[in-house]
Amino acid sequence: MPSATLSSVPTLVVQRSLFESDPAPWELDAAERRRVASIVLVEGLDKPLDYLAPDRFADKGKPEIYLEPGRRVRVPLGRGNRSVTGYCVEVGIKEVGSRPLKEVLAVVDSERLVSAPMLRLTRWMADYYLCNWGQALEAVVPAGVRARAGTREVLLLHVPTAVAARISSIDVTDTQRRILETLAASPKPLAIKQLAGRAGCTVAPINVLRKQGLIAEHTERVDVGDALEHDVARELPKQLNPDQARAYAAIEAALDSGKQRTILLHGVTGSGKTEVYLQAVEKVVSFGRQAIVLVPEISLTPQTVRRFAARFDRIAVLHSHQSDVERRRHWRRIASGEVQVVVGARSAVFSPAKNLGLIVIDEEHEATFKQDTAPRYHARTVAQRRSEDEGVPLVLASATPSLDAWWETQTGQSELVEMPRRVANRPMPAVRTIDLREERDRRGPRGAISRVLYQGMREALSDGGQVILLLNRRGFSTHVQCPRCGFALKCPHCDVALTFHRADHVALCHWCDFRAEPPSACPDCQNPGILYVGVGTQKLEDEVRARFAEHKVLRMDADAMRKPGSHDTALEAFRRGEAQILLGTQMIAKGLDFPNVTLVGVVSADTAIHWPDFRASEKTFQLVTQVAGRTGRSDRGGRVLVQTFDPEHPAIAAATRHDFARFADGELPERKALLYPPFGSLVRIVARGDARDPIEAVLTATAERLRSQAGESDLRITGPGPAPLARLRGKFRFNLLVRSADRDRLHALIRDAMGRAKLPKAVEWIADVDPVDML
Ligand SMILES: Nc1ncnc2c1ncn2[C@@H]1O[C@H](COP(=O)(O)OP(=O)(O)OP(=O)(O)O)[C@@H](O)[C@H]1O
Ligand SMILES: [Zn+2]
Repeated sequence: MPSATLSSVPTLVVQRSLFESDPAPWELDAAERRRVASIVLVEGLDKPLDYLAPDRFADKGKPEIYLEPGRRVRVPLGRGNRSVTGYCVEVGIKEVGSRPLKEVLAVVDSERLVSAPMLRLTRWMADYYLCNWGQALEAVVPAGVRARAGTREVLLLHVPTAVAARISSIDVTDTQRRILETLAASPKPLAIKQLAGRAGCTVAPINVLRKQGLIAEHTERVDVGDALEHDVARELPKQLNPDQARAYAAIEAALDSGKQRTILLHGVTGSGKTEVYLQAVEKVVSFGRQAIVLVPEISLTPQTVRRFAARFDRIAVLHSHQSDVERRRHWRRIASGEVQVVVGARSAVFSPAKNLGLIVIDEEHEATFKQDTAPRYHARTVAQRRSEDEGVPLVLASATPSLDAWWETQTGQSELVEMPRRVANRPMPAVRTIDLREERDRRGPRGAISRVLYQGMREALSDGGQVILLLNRRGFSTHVQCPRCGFALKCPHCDVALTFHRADHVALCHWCDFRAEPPSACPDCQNPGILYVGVGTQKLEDEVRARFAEHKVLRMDADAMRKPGSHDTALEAFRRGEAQILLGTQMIAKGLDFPNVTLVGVVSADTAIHWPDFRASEKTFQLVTQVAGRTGRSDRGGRVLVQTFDPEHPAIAAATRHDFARFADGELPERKALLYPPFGSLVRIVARGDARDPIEAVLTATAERLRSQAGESDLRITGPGPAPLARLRGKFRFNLLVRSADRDRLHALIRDAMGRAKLPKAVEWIADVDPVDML
């Protein structure tokens, strides 16, 4: 009887009401009706705690200390009454028993930070993502807003009324009298420096007056003002082509319906998806409502922002490379209702738009929409929930939709709109694979660029075109290895090979940043011929520079793009034709629209294919299709050359035909057989610690508990076993994969099993719901 077992477990109640338990009879006797605030602590307990809300916090006339849901408070906790911060989630008159409640100490925020819809959303997130409500609340309000970045406390002075009435008769120096007269004449309180300036004196005599009590003072928080200007030329909406018009009509119908609907805009690369949703946003704005547009962090370059700024008067931008001050400024403008469109990365899904009309997620398949620290939310899932809660449409756009979003269109949960053609009837670029197995057998001098690719580059460049080369591996070599004894240089803290970076002359761990001096001979057998094997972007750059000496080359990867703004600088230089060859990691593969690129070369299509990740094929398909889509975007045409050891691989074969449906049709049955998403929900539990045995033991016990609780349900459990990245930053890692077609039940079972486990001190663990990172 699985359901009986389930409901008997108190922690499994998914929708908890805040005041769920009726008071016990003996408490009712002494019951009294009092104002009670429910407080969710930022750290620790998940359950809201009740505190008495003193009357001084109930006065709407004192907005700075008015206690309402969505503001933070300080409350005493535990025996020692340690003062801790929490979020007020409800205030109401409530029967309190004889058990004395503690009082709220202070109201931290002078305004509401979390709106009622956001309180509901965070409560849902805590249930769905198996995290604490406090963690979810903290994710919704940017740190800069919580810390009031960009504001400062200023000391303001005024003359008390009693003093002002008799300034001429007070016994002070002439300077002091002038100070008092100046201050009394000012309609607003003044800061010390302002007053000194106006009275033409130093601060010393002012301070004397303060001491004497002839000048009164108080502090206030003020904004450090700076204006955000997007000085760009206005752009008019484009005339939509028939495919675009159809797509727009579908979104318009959803907007007009006034109901929640999810639309997947699946359009091939270069089909003009952006124009469609820009016009939909224009419509929303024309009703006086707000839109949120989420884009992957990587494409949040000034270029994207300018595109929005050219179409809308008042936009706000939110992403992780902003300072706290900037983020807070944008956030407050959104909250004030002044902003029409919010453009932002993942966390912009929490924008405090009051009158939301539409949410758009561009490149919805991108992994950056998943947060990899608690709460481990996916912006698409959260956006779906928010759009349901607020009754607004959600538009997902991609040339390579996630199978998750795709499957929802196949099961009728969302609507599919296809844009199968490029704008201006441009053909899709022809893609040809280059079989590296044949190349390897035939090749003379070794290098990363095959003869065919080299020829292709030559032709494109001599015709005045530009070339994009993709290699999704940064660094110089991928490992440092001794050909004689097989020794490979590994990170002492992680289970991975070190990557040689020539510019800094270090062997670097890409996971923990461990750095070592690269050895000149094998540390094991002293062979001086140690090799730097495998090609990273740096080695590729060397090869390209050597073989195309007369052309300018730009490299874009995490190492080359460390400085803020370097991304945009590089792309603009390439756009202006200052370089002919752009090479880099996946950051050059997506969203770029350069008409002059007539050749895309994929140096290795296989970098992700053998990853221990059930999405390895999907990621490979997406990457190759997306980068292939960067060419043929003008009348100059374009083609794609893909180097691979496995040209028949279904992901690569489908990508060479720009054929998403074919890829999905091949991949979905495999997912179904193994109950992986989108057919099953997946939770990955990762445990880590200094020793293997206790980690494994905890996961084994958890797996057993899950099995016994699951009864006859379809729960499937893989593991526990070492995680693919079995050691990271010195810690051993094990994981357990649990999946089921019944999501709510899966989450409830895991919440329960983890809640009951006795975790040894030396073991830490997390539950990753709908994981994207499987390493
Ligand atoms: N109706 C139109 N008429 C003329 N040009 C258009 C039209 N719609 C879009 N374009 C142009 O076509 C190009 C491609 O559009 P856009 O970048 O929106 O495509 P996309 O579908 O988002 O592509 P990708 O998925 O590859 O990023 C852009 O330069 C855009 O300005
Ligand atoms: Zn490491």
